[in-house]
Amino acid sequence: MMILGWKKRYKEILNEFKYAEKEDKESAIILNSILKKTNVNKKIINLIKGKTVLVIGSGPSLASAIPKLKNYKKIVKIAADSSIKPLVANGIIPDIIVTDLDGDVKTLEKIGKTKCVFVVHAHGDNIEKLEFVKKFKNCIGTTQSTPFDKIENYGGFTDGDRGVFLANHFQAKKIILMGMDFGDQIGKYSETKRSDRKRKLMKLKRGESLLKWLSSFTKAELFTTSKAIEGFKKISYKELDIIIT
Ligand SMILES: Nc1ncnc2c1ncn2[C@@H]1O[C@H](COP(=O)(O)OP(=O)(O)OP(=O)(O)O)[C@@H](O)[C@H]1O
Ligand SMILES: Nc1nc2c(c(=O)[nH]1)N=C(CO)CN2
Ligand SMILES: [Mg+2]
Repeated sequence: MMILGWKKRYKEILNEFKYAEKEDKESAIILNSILKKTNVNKKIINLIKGKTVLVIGSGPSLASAIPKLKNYKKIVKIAADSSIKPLVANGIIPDIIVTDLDGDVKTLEKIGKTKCVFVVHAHGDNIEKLEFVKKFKNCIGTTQSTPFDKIENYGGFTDGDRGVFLANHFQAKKIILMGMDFGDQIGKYSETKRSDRKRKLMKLKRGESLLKWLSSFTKAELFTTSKAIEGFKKISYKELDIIIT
């Protein structure tokens, strides 16, 4: 089942970025054919339902978030794509990774067979990367088009905001953003080529607006330690310590 109102937003994304829905669908069909039937959904429910979860992105505040994250060993961490390289390098293994497979391949390979759950997004521009999911022990697939068979659509666009939509879908009690500084500065850990910067900023804008939309209907309490974002309560790291303990 798709989140109410997603179709309209997806059409806007197709128009803005000139993506072809047909290609998104083709990609999802390929991912579906590679994935095995699993009980990974149950694992995600156990990790998220009724819990406080952190969603970690690659914005500028990721650098200051890393020392804090080292202390939060038991809190569920949902990490977006390119944030996993600095996280893993600092000994922080996320519980869930949301990726369209354009992050650091070596890091993905390193933790592919751990208990980490991979939520892999198939879209028209990553078809040639989908084979990589064979390296993951725990993996589910998503699409931004219509879900079917093993392929889900929880809503969201960029890896980071899809992490928040995932946490909403699986009924997290509290969702706290770290390194999610939507705005006009691309974080240094984000693997964005110079030539892709303009498009990346457009993607971040779209991600931010989707999170504002989510804040209008989610039952989860929303917080951010990153740059202020409408609908999320801005908290300091000190306040985060209190919320988490
Ligand atoms: N200022 C920021 N710079 C970079 N990433 C940010 C920023 N603020 C939030 N994020 C989140 O961090 C996530 C991870 O960054 P990453 O560069 O891996 O993006 P991505 O979604 O994989 O983008 P794409 O696949 O289009 O290149 C983004 O999806 C985004 O939601
Ligand atoms: N077709 C298509 N869809 C996407 C793309 C992309 O590059 N192409 N990038 C995304 C996250 O950054 C999410 N969705
Ligand atoms: Mg990505």
